[in-house]
Amino acid sequence: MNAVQVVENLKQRFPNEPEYIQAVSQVLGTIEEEYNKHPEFDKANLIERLCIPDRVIEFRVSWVDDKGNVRTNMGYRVQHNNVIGPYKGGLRFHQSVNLGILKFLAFEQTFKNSLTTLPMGGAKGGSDFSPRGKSDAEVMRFCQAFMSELYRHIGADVDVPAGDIGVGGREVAYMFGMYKKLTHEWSGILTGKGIQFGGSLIRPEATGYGNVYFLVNMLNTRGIDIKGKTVLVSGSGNVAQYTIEKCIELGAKVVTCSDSDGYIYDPDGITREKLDYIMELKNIERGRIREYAEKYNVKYVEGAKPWFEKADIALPSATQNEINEEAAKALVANGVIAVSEGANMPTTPEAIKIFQDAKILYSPGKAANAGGVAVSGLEMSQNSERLSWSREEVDAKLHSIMNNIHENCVKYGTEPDGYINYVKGANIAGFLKVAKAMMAQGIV
Ligand SMILES: NC(=O)C1=CN([C@@H]2O[C@H](COP(=O)(O)OP(=O)(O)OC[C@H]3O[C@@H](n4cnc5c(N)ncnc54)[C@H](O)[C@@H]3O)[C@@H](O)[C@H]2O)C=CC1
Ligand SMILES: O=C(O)CCC(=O)C(=O)O
Repeated sequence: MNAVQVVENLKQRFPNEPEYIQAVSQVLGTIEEEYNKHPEFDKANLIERLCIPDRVIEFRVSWVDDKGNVRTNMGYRVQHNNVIGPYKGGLRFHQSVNLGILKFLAFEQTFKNSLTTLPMGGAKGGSDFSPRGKSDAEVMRFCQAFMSELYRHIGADVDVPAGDIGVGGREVAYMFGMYKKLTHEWSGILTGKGIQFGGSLIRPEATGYGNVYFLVNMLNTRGIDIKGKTVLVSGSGNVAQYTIEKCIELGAKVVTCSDSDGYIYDPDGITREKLDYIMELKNIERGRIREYAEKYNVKYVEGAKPWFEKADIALPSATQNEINEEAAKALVANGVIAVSEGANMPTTPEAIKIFQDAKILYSPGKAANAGGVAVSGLEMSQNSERLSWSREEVDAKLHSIMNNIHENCVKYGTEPDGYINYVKGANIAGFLKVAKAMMAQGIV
């Protein structure tokens, strides 16, 4: 396999999907050497079969807004690869959603899910519908309309969606209700469900907590304690909130968080009480982060990202490509020691190179944020056995999965000078399991 050639070929076949090409290119660049140790892979053209999704489902979603206008959005499900288990991955509702973005997310999900050690394939879906500014009734009607098409393509042993940007407990519940109505059966076809109807304890917390567990593992490799460290977080949604919660619990000081309008900088750190306010503001009032700055009289920077503030650790938890080369240079110049990705692909390739050249601890999302989908996998297990596990039980399993992913990154990513290349480690470990399963299952 020649990674550059494969990527060039994909670029020509899918010219308008830059994020997909970026994600593929990042993985192929790091697995090329390992892949070429297995001539049987090339003979089976494994790489093209692994990069191109098994199936893409695209549909129109029609719904009625509160004023009686009939609206349309696009709906998608990218079923990327199911060799190691049913398709699994979130749904994103955001105006920026397009096929290329979902293809990148589904591709990444395949490797991430493989790393969790649980039997889950990779998928992603969503819509260019944005819940922002919509009433609960509009969100409900949209979710019902979306599910009225998606339900034919999913199933507890087929494809199990969950949340992502713009899809939280409210949206999952509306979609679940509609699935039940359409099929006349209760089935664990979504994860991130409410605790009263088959959801798992710790699923809301899992991505943020998991990222901090992974970060602590990385810091341990250099004998550094998270306690007392200053942390930059971006985003203020699900992942950001529970990242902040775990950082506070472990004695770190989080000084920023953000939304798509701007960021706040709180030099005293976000306390438990202030985090409760953020949760209320974002999850219930559905307000803007600017209101935090007004309430606590701290700095708010409109239209900017937090990466130019001084800190020890950065935990991007908003969206893709939110740390560019300039931001990475500023982070390194300000003495950052670790960057761990809560979001999917938040760091551009140029920025990754800057972190790696500076030899700072840097972990890609497919390793660091795998805790969310891992606990989704545990939710599926609990649904199958008709049981619910305690908070402590799920948290202990999450912790152990994150430790295991870290160990695998060290195993496959340690370079001759001792530097751990977590990108390489995660990609090779995730890839090998999927590749071996594909080889075993023949050309299908
Ligand atoms: N929810 C989960 O379990 C998992 C989420 N992720 C990733 O974590 C990231 C955040 O997801 P969630 O917290 O679930 O979503 P969310 O919808 O709860 O929060 C998203 C946050 O990012 C901000 N944001 C979104 N688009 C932005 C943009 N273009 N510029 C600046 N800020 C923007 C929003 O204002 C919000 O604060 C995404 O990259 C998602 O793919 C990864 C693994 C699991
Ligand atoms: O919990 C899940 O199935 C999906 C999580 C997700 O979308 C992700 O890991 O990016």
